[in-house]
Amino acid sequence: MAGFDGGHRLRGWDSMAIVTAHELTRTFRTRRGQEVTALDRVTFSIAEGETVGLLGPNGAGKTTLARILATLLLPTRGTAQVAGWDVARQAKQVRRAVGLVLGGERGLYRRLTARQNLRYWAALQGLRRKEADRRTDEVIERLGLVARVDDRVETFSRGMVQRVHLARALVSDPQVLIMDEPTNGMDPHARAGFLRLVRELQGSGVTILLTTHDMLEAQELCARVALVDGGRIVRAGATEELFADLHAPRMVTASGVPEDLRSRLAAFPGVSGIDGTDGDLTLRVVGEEEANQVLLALAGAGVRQLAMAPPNLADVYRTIIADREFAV
Ligand SMILES: Nc1ncnc2c1ncn2[C@@H]1O[C@H](COP(=O)(O)OP(=O)(O)OP(=O)(O)O)[C@@H](O)[C@H]1O
Repeated sequence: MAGFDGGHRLRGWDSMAIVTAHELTRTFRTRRGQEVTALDRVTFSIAEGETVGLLGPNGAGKTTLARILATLLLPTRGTAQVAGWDVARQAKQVRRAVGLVLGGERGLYRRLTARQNLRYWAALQGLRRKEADRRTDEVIERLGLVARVDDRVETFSRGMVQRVHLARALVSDPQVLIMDEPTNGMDPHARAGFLRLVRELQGSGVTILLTTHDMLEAQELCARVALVDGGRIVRAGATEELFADLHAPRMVTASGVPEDLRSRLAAFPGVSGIDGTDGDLTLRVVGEEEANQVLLALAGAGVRQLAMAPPNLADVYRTIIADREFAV
């Protein structure tokens, strides 16, 4: 199993890990000469084929970590490897293994067409002309860019720009995709389309590290998340584990519940609250199995209008990351 710990020791190391970081630290010196620790002894590993979400407030260190893994930035201390290559000493090999997807305008030439951007990138990645053309055509097709591929990127909507970003990352057929807020600023349709593409990629076995502020997106795509704050991983694990550890409830809603069943349900394991009147109930239930038992009891009593909402990663986030809305 790949694993994270609170920050210092390497835990759960195994040969299946495709991304590893050990005590990874990055400091910056500001113009005023102050030292800022953007990443502070971060240790983790990601197993091949996994999608891991990196969550945390502004300035937590997510982009710094993404940039180090993509070799755009050197660590100050500590080490990281991608596909067995060291990000500091074997940057060239790491670059071949990694595709970086940024949000917004960063990293694309707006005056060039999508195809020109992709070919240029393929050449930078060291692909031969024929191979570059073949891969470019392949990703254009795969990402639904055919109709606009010879238009300049500056004429594209945000959603299209993000597709070009993804296409660019995929041209070299990377083992690991690092996505830094890839859906930032996209409208709901563009976002849904983009996430569909990411899910297809997951099906093809690529490993993904995703930074995002969108908890629904993280919940939808990532079986495992790491919460970062002040340059440290403050909590990490499978989302289901976090829900269980933090007693995050599932919400079961039901209509037409007989009164006697309501009082019986109140005593069910995991049931932490029941709201509603006249048989229209909302039950908070902690634990997947416990919620299933509640559903079974309701269905067994002939209740047909039933629904269950999973726990919410946003609640987990708010529990772990302190509110600093008014912090200066
Ligand atoms: N080039 C730099 N020079 C000085 N400080 C920097 C530099 N890059 C990042 N930092 C600082 O490092 C810290 C971490 O920044 P980083 O961009 O990694 O955070 P983030 O989690 O990606 O934030 P956001 O969610 O806003 O993108 C911040 O305090 C930031 O100001």
